[in-house]
Formats: sequence, C-alpha cells, structure tokens
Amino acid sequence: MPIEKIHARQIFDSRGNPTVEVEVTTEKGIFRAAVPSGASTGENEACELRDGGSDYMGKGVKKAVSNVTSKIGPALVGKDPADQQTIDKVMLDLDGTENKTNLGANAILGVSMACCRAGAAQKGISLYRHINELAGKPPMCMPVPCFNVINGGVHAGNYLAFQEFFLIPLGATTFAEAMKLGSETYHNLKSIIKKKYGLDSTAVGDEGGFAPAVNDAEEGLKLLLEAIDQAGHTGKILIGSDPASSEFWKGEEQKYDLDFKCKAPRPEQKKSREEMVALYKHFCDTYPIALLEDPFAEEDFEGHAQLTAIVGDKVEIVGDDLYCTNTKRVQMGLDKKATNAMLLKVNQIGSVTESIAAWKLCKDNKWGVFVSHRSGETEDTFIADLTVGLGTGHLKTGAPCRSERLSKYNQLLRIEEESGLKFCGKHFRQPWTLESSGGY
Ligand SMILES: O=C(O)[C@@H](CO)OP(=O)(O)O
Ligand SMILES: [Mg+2]
Repeated sequence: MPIEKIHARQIFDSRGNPTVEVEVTTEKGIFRAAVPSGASTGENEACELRDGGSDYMGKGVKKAVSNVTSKIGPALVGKDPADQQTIDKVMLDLDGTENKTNLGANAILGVSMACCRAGAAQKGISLYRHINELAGKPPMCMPVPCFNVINGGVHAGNYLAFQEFFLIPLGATTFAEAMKLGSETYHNLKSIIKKKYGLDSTAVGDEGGFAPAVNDAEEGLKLLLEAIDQAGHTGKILIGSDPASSEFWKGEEQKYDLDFKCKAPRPEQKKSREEMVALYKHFCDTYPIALLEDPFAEEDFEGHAQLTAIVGDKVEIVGDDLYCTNTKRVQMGLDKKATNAMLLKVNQIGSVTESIAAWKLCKDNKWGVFVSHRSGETEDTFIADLTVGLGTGHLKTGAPCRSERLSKYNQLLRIEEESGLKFCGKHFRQPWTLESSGGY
C-alpha cells in the first residue's frame, strides 16, 4: 500500500509560533505529524527552516511547507511507508546537505514521523511496536516520566538561571502510579509556592512548571523536597535538573553566570568550570539527584567529563546541546567519556531513522537515552511511542499540566493499558540494565 499523497500546512505550537504539520495518505487512511521547536537550541542542531521577513516575526514556515508539497511529496509518492530507512534516505539525498539546510529539518521530520505512523497502520500494529521493530526489537517497558515542575532559564520570566527541575517518581510500580505521584506533588508545590512567594509566583513557564522568584538553584531543589514531603511521597520521588548551561556560559570570560537574567548580578554567581563541578557535587551529595542534563556548555566536553568521573556511577549525566542527537557528536562524547547518557530530540537531527541510529550508538555503548519534548510543542504524541518502542526507560515532556505536555503522558497511559508492559523505574540508575527488567 504505497504512499498516495503528501500534504503539509502551517499550524501553531504552544508558544504561538508557526510550525509544520504533515499529512501522508495511503489506502489505510490519513496519517498526521506535527514538528516541535526549541528555545534553548544547540549550535549543532539540524536546520529549522524559517521564512524570515516581517510575517510572524520572521518565524513563518511557508518555505518548509512548500518543500514538503512540491519537492518531498513527489519523490515519495508510490514508496512503501513501512520502509522507514528508504523514506528517510530519499529525503536526505534530496536535501543533500549536512544540516538539512536545503529542505529544512522541520519539513523532513514532519514527513518522516507521518510516514512512520502510516507504516504502523500498514502493518496493522501500534506505532510503538512498529518503532520497536525498526529498532531491532529491543526490550520495551513503560518509562519513568520526568516532570519539569520548576521553570527558569530562557523558558521563564523569573531570575533563575537553571532551566528545569524534575520530579522523577522512581518509586512507582506502574506508569499510572507515576502520574499520580507527579500530579499530587505538582499541586502541593503550587500551594507551597503560593504561601512562600505569593500568588503571582504560581504563573507557569513554557513547559508548565512554576516560575517562582527563587534566589538560586538550591532554593529550587529545596522547594521540590518540601513538595514531595508534603504530598507524602518522600522516598518515592528522586529529582533531576537541566540547567541548560550553554545559555549562561560567557565564553569571553570563561565563566558560567548564574545571574545572567538578574538586574543586579552578584559577582560570586559567576563561576569557573571547577566551581561548577563543585556546586554539582554538593547538590548530588546533599539532595536525591538522579539526573543532570547539560550541566556544562555545549563545547565543554572537559567539564562534563570531570563531573561524570565524580558522580557518574550514581547520577545520569545527559548530553543535550552537547550532542544534538547527532551520532558524530555522540561519538566525540564517547571518546572523551563526557557523559553516560544522551538526550534524544527528534527535531535536533530531523528524521526517525537518524534518531534510531543515535539511540543505537548509545545503547551499544551502555549509555542511557533520555527522550525529550521541545519547549515549543504541539498536541503530537510521537515521542510517547518512540520512548516505549526504543525501551529507553525514561522521558521528559514537561509538567503534568498543559495539554501539549499531557498529550504525551496521556498517550503513555493508553499504551500502558493496551500493552501491559512493565514500568522500569527501578532500573533508572547506572548501570543501565533494561534487559533484566523483563520487558516486552
Ligand atoms: O533544553 C531542553 O532540554 C529543552 C526541552 O526541555 O528545551 P528547548 O526545547 O527550549 O531546547
Ligand atoms: Mg536540555
């Protein structure tokens, strides 16, 4: 049942910016996918093609849409949607550039994900099972949802430098229970923030987490512990953070500026790499931290490696901007022992096949893979199925509120109900031994 038609349109993401939506038609129906977009983007991400000019503040995606309808569509009509590798290869060849600057990673990814859905329908199986087959059938399990409940950095209007603080409900026994732990703690956090900082501090950032006027990251960590305690879930929820530190790295001074958003920056908040290593070590020694993502800037492999050497046996150190879901960058990280995990964002690399390749490189080297949404999201739920299909064991897709975040969590509730797969929380820490969890 070959592809009959490929259509695309401009829709809007959760920040109100234009993005690409693609529809692939086969005899089985119409299969749709929408492309997310980041704010704290890595330098090495594949090209997100924007129109420029004055419409939509330059952020229109009409060119990418037209690349789908006028260039990609004609090249893929008649092809088998279940043959993901060929679909993606045709697009990469057509684009012909290293970074997808010709057609746009947003155009290519939209088609790639929509074809993946069409391929699953053609085989008559769920999307996560189709992805699992594309990946060579690794053991599957229900992932630990990492809820980003405090927002800072470039995602929020407070002065907090660190971008994300996660609740990691490892003590749950099912995905549904993990949702309960996350949701109850989120609501307790709201009441604590309201009492301490006032009602206006309960406004939320781009990913649905609160954006209180805390003084520093440590105050954020303490708020999480208080909320976990007040919710009655102490011992069941660990914590994590994505400082997204490329955003506050001052290259000219070789310093990390933790007051980069403050009107009156405090001199002691400008820290060297070594001071940052010491700060993270203090956090890991003092708080139940299971994961740190992008603790150092995107070219600071050395800072990452120093931290991984010290805390990597018990804390997952994840490279996001550092790798951009790109096998070449991941290989650099492997060679330098920079981290012990990679963040997987499908639009950083721009196709399903290349995302699976990055996952495989990590898996073969016993690294964790942490699947992620973008701060600009749509109601598309693709990453929920991707996480289960690859058996990555954890994902982050924001707070347990706002529909563009909940659409993924809700899809995982459906998958858990349909599949009966086990929740793999107990395997969160290194060594990463999903195989022993008795997955699918
Ligand atoms: O840094 C991140 O990990 C992401 C997602 O949380 O943010 P953005 O999409 O803005 O890059
Ligand atoms: Mg990140």
